[in-house]
Amino acid sequence: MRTHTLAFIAAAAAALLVPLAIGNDFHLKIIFTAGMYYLAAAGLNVLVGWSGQKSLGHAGLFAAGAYTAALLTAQAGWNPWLALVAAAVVAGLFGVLIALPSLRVKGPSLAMVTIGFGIVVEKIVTEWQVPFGGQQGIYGIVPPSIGGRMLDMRGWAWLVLAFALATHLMLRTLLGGKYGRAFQAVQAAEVAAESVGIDVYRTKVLAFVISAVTCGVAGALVAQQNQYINSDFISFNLSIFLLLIVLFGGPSVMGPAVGAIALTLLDAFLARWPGLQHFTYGALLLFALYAMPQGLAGALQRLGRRLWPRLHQAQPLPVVQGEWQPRQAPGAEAGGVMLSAQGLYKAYGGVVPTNEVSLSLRAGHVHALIGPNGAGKTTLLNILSGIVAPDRGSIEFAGQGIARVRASQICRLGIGRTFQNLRLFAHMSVLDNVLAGLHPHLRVGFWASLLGLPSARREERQAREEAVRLLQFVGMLDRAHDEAGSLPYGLQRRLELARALATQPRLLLLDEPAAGLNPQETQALTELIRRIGAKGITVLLIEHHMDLVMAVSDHVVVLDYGAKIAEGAPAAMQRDPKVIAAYLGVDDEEEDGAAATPAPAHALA
Ligand SMILES: Nc1ncnc2c1ncn2[C@@H]1O[C@H](COP(=O)(O)OP(=O)(O)OP(=O)(O)O)[C@@H](O)[C@H]1O
Repeated sequence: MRTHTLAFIAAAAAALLVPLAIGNDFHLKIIFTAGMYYLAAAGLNVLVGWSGQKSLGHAGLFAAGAYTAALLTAQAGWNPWLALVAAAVVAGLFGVLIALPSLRVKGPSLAMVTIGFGIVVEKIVTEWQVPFGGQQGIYGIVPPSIGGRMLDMRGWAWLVLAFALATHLMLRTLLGGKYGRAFQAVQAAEVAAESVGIDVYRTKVLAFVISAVTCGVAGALVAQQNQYINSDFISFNLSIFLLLIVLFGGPSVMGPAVGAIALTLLDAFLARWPGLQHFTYGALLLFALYAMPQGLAGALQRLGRRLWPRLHQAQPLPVVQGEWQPRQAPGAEAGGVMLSAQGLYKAYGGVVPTNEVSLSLRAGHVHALIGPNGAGKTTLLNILSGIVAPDRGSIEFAGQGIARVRASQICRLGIGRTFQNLRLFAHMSVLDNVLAGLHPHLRVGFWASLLGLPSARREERQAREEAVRLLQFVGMLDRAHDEAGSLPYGLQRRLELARALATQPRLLLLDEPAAGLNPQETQALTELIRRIGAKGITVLLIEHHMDLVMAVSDHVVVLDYGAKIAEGAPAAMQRDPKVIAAYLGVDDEEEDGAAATPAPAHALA
């Protein structure tokens, strides 16, 4: 049995037994408060710890839940359980609202926007007599009852613990699958996430909504338990405190639980010395950020791993039969035109890295894109993969115009890519990086993943098998559980290639795959590209290593100053005077001379 399962059973047993053993309402209230903080922080952790979106305005979402439950029960006469559901829905809608700025701004700017949201909500509920009751707040909130009986403090402790355990189980399942990997990928490298078919916008919105729903439910429970709510509950301090729980607990699934328990106990302890509270929280925040980047839960996990290494072994890899095979049909008959670009143009101010470029890529061929530094090769690749939108021109791929289609959508259509400057999901394992590449082919939906339905478990099992096959294909299976960022450079490059292959591309774009590799690694890469080509995958690679270009490519396109200056068979390109002139920096007048005495082939190397 895995450690987490054991820990969960122990926590569930404690959750049942502890309120039984406690007769004192004050202590039961502490349990209620810890459970409520856990609920709010568990969703916030998905947003902050997993997706990397900082929010300092979650008190506003707490308020959305609390006031919805308050207004619906005290003024509209709703059933309290239904009001609780409505609170989750309304908070979720507010989550969508505050997610919108995250699609445009990041980091500190996003934090400022969320602070603004929190303050606006606080002001509204303080100032508006109707319907929020101004500073007096709302009385007469109806709490839920079970079997016609009102809950006493022990009942509330049990109720909130039941919510907390259910939330924990669901989030654990969700974060262990494709959604968890998508959140982490967005945090690690948004452009790379898009390039493997993850819709960054939707992923961010989902993270905001999850955090809003759990925060809203926490707010509603507080309002119903107190049977009263006013703006004192909705202060900026609450937003800070929730963030502190997440940062102090750490980003693991257990983090918010550890953080909520530790900080609720500390809060209760420090209640006698209110002056000390803020000072202590500030110090704790600094301590957590500097000394425990993985939070208290991370530190405890490290300790557990050292004390009981056998309990912390990674899930064994599935045993698979057969070699990895591409799933996608070629998309065009071998030798037929797979991608056709016409008149592509892109300018950055006065710099024109893509100047009226047209090109055709043939199915099943390996194409090379060469040219001197700054010729516009990467920009062209970015345009073809949807990372950069051209100012004008058209691209047709598999019968569809893709010139202004988003990168994630282009990936789903069958174009995969790697990056010149590596963009791995550095803190994820090698296996998870490849699984992230499989994202566009995992069909299971949000609810099936959240509830851990058999369809989700089956698909995850199949995805792991596919990832193992792919790691075998690129010769990295022995590294499956290593952190991607800890691999030697050559293996990181190969992992990026494996991640791109996982998206099942019909066309694979490789941006300088041999950059930084030693001769042995370059030789191994040459071999790998040949094997990829032999599987019928069309390749377009940018490369400065001419030996590699000559060894693998069927067709070479040459760019200089953003324009296509030549294309043809590799050997012909090596002899082409215009190409030689571009590489040697020969100006127009000298070009004729260069044509008379072609440079030797190695001049392009
Ligand atoms: N986002 C941008 N903003 C401004 N200029 C840019 C941008 N992207 C590329 N450029 C400019 O466009 C030109 C072509 O860049 P690009 O990276 O496409 O060339 P490259 O052929 O891939 O070069 P290298 O071989 O050095 O990687 C360069 O002068 C570069 O500075």
